[in-house]
Amino acid sequence: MSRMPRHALIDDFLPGDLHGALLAYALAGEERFVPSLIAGENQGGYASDRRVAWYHEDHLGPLSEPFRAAITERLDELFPLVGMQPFPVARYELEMAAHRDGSYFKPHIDTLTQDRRKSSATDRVVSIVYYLHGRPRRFSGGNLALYPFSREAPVEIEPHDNRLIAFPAISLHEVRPVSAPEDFAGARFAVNCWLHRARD
Ligand SMILES: O=C(O)CCC(=O)C(=O)O
Ligand SMILES: [Fe+2]
Repeated sequence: MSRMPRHALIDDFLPGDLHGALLAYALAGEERFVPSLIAGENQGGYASDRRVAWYHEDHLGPLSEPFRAAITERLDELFPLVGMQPFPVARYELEMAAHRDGSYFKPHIDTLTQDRRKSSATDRVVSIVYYLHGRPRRFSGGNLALYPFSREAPVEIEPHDNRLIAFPAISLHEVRPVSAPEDFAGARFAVNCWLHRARD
């Protein structure tokens, strides 16, 4: 039996218009991207030993609704692929992230734990990442490594434009270091979407 966490990998996930609108939104927002924090660590300061990345301070802005709708439409397909019993999604937590030259995110899980869990009424259960970048791709590295529940090598997923990956939020994963040109437009962009489940 495979010890790999179940995951979904869907290429060409969004239609061209929504994909284009998301990329344009990311590119136009260069000034709005702020360094990511790992809450609850280092007294809420920058945890650059664990993560270097940026996220858009307005998240997905006006594109939240269409993106959420595109995910909702495919939930019946996504739940079995990640090995989960379907549940009513209590919250779609959305983030637009940019990984630039020198960015990475060391192995971690997305599940809210300890104080972060206490301060949230719902749990992050499924992690979804949707990749986008200008073509041709100008960064290298930045694979998502998804670790098995054993000491075997992780699966490496390339962050191809318009590709979606989904996996249980509890599974260990990592963003490999990114090499990218200096200009923002060459960055590795991704929409993070966490499906939350209400607690009993
Ligand atoms: O960009 C990715 O491939 C994953 C990002 C990630 O793991 C996170 O933001 O928690
Ligand atoms: Fe993550």
